[in-house]
Amino acid sequence: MSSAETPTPRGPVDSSRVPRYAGPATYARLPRLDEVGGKTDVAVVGVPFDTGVSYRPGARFGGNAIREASRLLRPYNPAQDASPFALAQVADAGDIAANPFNINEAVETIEAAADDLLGTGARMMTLGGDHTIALPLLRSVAKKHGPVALLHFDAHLDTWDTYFGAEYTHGTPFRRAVEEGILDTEALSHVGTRGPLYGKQDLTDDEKMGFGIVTSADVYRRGADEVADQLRQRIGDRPLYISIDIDCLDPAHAPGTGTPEAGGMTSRELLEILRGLSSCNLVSADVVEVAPAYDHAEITAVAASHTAYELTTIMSRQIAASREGTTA
Ligand SMILES: N=C(N)NCCCC(=O)O
Ligand SMILES: [Zn+2]
Ligand SMILES: [Zn+2]
Repeated sequence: MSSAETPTPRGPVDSSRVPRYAGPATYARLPRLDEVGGKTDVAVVGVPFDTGVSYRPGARFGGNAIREASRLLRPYNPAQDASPFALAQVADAGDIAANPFNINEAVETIEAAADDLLGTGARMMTLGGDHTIALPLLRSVAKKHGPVALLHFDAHLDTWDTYFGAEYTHGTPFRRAVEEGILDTEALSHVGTRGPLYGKQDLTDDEKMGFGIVTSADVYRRGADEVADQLRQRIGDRPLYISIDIDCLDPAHAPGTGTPEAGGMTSRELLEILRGLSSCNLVSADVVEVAPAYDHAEITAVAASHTAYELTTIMSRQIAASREGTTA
């Protein structure tokens, strides 16, 4: 579609007319999907599901906490020199209703809902929920794009096998994804990894699956720019999925999460790495594991809302560039 035929995206509620704190929260005060005719370039969608957690529960409330904390986001992103909600239509698609008492059924429901959204041509910016939800999201993305590159920000590997016999949990999505052949094993990276493991074998298994690791300490020592350069080279122009467990951040920057680990990245480091990936072909992304019951002063939810903002900006830039036939 040429730019002349592209309708002007409907943006957020104008905060010079309606105070930011008024009205029900959508992500960044964007229109709901039904307010833009059921079709959007980027769909922000909540998945209030946390039956897959191994420690503190509560991430089922993460999506709405992120929406509340996103009221203060403004329309121009200077760090990426872009107005994400003007370059492309971004809308809040509401929540996927998943069965909290049956993980297998929930995983199927999430995959089917993602199929529907991606089938409309939208990219997904998903707000979790616990990390279990990354598996059905990746399945759906891979149906559309084939095996995708994965950039996984997390304190944890999430490539463990089972918990209490359960295959679908927040500690296992990426092992399942590798087993299912839905990831491009030439381009898999964890970023922000740290903390105690069950044994050294965890790392051996993870490496065999094809993952490279940039630890939290590596980010501190080498700096965000160098890390982003390295990741960009590994990813190239492959279709990319970014999954961000908010516990990649230090508990000082993200206390509101279920399995906190000391010694994490700062929110500045995370945002800077993402900005360094603005030219990547980001097909969809998630931000998961925000558990507001353990949060204070919306520290975690604000960090997550800004994280989703950078991800949305990358997608909007891509969409606008491909519409114009240029590169982002
Ligand atoms: N995905 C998150 N947040 N945590 C996974 C931790 C699993 C474990 O403690 O074995
Ligand atoms: Zn984690
Ligand atoms: Zn995780």
